[in-house]
Amino acid sequence: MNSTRIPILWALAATAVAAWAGKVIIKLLRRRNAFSVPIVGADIDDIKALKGRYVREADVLLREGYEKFKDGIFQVETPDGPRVFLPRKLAHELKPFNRHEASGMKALADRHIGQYTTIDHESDVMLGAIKIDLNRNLGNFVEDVQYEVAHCFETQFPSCNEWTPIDLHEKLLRVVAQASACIFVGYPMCRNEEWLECSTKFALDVMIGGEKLKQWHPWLRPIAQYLVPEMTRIRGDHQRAFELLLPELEKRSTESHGTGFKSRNDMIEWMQQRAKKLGDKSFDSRELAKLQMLTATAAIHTTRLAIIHALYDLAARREYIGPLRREVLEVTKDNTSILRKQHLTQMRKLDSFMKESQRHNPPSVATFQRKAMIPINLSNGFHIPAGTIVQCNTNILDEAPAEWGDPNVFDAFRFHKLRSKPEDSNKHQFASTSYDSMQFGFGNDACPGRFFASNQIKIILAYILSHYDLKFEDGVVERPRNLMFEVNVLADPAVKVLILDSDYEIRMLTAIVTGATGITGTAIVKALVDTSEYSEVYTLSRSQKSELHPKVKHATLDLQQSAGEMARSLSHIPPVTHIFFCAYLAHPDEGEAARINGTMLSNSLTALKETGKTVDLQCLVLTCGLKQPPNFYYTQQRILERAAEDTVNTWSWTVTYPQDVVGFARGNFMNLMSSLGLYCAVSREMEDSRLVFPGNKKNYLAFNDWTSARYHAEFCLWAGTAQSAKNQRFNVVNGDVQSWQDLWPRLAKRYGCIIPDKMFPSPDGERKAYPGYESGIMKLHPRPPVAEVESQLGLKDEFKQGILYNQIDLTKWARRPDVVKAWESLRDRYGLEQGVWDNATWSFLNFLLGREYSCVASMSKARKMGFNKYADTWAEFQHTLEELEAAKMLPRIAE
Ligand code: HEM
Repeated sequence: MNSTRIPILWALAATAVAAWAGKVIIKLLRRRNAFSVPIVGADIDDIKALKGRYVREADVLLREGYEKFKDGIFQVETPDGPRVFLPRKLAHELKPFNRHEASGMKALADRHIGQYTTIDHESDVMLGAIKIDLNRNLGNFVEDVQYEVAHCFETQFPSCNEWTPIDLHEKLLRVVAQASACIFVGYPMCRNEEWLECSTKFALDVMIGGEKLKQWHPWLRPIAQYLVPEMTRIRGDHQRAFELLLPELEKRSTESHGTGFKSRNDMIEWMQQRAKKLGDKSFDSRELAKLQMLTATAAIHTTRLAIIHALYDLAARREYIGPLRREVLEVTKDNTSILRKQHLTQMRKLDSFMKESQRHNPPSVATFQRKAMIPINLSNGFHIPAGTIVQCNTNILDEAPAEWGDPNVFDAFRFHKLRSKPEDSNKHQFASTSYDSMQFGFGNDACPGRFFASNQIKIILAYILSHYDLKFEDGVVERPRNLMFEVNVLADPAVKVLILDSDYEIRMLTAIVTGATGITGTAIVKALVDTSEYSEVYTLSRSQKSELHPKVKHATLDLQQSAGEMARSLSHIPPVTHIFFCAYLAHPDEGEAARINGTMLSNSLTALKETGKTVDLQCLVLTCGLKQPPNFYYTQQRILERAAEDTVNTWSWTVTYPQDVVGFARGNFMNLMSSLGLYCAVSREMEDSRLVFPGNKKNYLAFNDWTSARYHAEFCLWAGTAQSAKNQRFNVVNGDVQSWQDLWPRLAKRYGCIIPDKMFPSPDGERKAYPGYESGIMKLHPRPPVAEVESQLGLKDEFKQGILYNQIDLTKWARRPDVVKAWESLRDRYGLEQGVWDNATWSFLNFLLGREYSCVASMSKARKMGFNKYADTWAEFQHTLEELEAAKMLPRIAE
């Protein structure tokens, strides 16, 4: 036998024996560590597979554990041995223990073998600097951070004139690192490339190095640490951090002895001062460098990840971009877009969005972990020996309180809504921790950097929202699934997000259209779909049209249900910027029509509001239906004889109407009745502040009775987007425009409201205000239609003013040949005097304007001429008003 073979064989044999012995020891160790609680996946014998599952899908395993054992304790096989998971409720029992009895930091250090990766370093200097100094100074840094963020985007991001893929992971690492460094080490260190690299790589070296070293048996780790490149780099990182920091510290030291010394008020200074205060003799420049590395490790990657998750959620639900962007612009509008500390608290929707994003994508599914430093006995008899790490199963969404609504859906403004109760206005914030919100941990050792993180994230997201549009690369249709590494939740880095420079314009309007299958609704949906400003249109109706445009999403909704029933059908619809209410029911009894329609409107507004659809509402457009009763009602009911009979004396059968008007209801007041009902209902909603419009300036209401579907739709679009709608608190665009078209030329003159050139002077004498649409404008009399009942309704002063926009220039219109012809035909056929119609319309207008009206004469004249119904209508009209006045219950009848 060759003599060299003998040692090889011996070596092989020795290795085999060592491997066997290792296995036995590991088994013994595992047995020693095993706990007398059930094991999740105990039915699977393959321990290796179980450990693999823990690494790749701890979330699924913990969910299984929850479903199987609910409030019980269970354990999971992990590559580090069995781990005990407590139900969330036991967090209450661990909460009172202080950090020397149950330590979160020690648990984290153990997990990343901190004795080697250097993170097993609990420092009162660092904790004090974060918990006390950083948090105390948070408000002072908003502008500095914002400035640094802007600098970073300007220098690190490409110009994106077209959709450009961005590596969010890489870019945001830089942004967060630089923005944090401006508080941790101040300027100019925060822009020092080497410092930034060192402070960001250190955390990765710790994590990756720790994992690699864990592959080695604990006994071999003291030696193996020199074989793992990241472990070598960790030592290098510390040295480099120290070298980079030294000149800065020396500069500061020199300055502090000179005249005109100015405090830097940053983490370096706070740590130095704390060390002095605590009399910490071991604190020197090396220790400071180490603590800076540790702080950066705790801060940067966690914050970056939260932003990436939020951006993934935003790219997956782009309908939220508009609302959030508008909020940013709204809070900063008086301040040339510069964020101040109060703005961060004012951005409640953004805060809510961040919290909801974090609820679905927490940093870890077990955020409350503690290493027992002393033996601890739990109330259920479970004994935690000293040295054991326990953690809570903190991400079971179903455990959310009932008032949070459906816990499994992504409801971006869930917390915004919850905060709308005055008593809860300071609760449910991104940085709040509670038993129901443990994403930042729980108790005394909950993340002390969360307030800082909240500010950083808001500033960065606000910057992105006001400068970019974003979306996923083609083919990614929904939010990408997160990746798991053990209990840590990671955003999939393979997914590309594309960004596009936004021109600061508020784009992407979204709309809900009720009654979308009706004539008006269909026309409006079509017009919205064709308008590039609108990105999504949600149609609500009892039935669905067969062909839908990709922009259109349908929800089956019966508007005659109660608000509560409707709310259930609305859950999947996001908040919208516009609501076009086009669902009306005709009824031969006008009072009934007013009540039904008022109730439908009121109930659906309540449902929309209570499900959060109105939190971003810019505009509510009420379109008062087409032909209302009685003839339209009968036509709809296919009682055509009755319809014919009812309309025999009206214009509809006799006059060729201009444009595509196909009929005309008997009395001009018919739609007015509905309008009034709706007006009252909405006024009440506004009065009760139940209908929330943002910014308090965009309350807007348009009534229109235009009887042509096409123009109706165009009008409504105009009403929703007109500049006037953006500036006015309350507009009335009324109303029976058809009758305006049918007015006599002299009415326009007599009314004296058309002074376009004076109102909107332009060099060529043409009106410029709203080309193509209305061309007359007048300020309403301070007594609008509901003047008579306004006190009973409790109408607020700001809603008493209004502007009446006319879609047509009456004078021009009256001169049109088709109108003149229509009038002549009517006059010849019925021998009508101009005065009858004139006075009738005049009285309507007078009423609208709240002026004294003297319609009696014209009523009697009308009656004399056989227009009895007309007078009845008037009586009914007054009667209904009285009812409205008395009832005040108008919108609630159906409930
Ligand atoms: C979105 C960003 C952040 C997330 C998600 C996050 C999350 C957490 C979590 C879950 C804990 C454990 C708490 C517990 O066990 O009760 C923690 C602890 C900690 N975090 Fe954060 N953190 C973030 C940002 C920061 C920042 C910016 C800093 C520093 C400025 C920081 C410093 C710390 C420290 C020092 C601890 C240990 C506290 C202790 O044991 O007393 N964190 N963090």
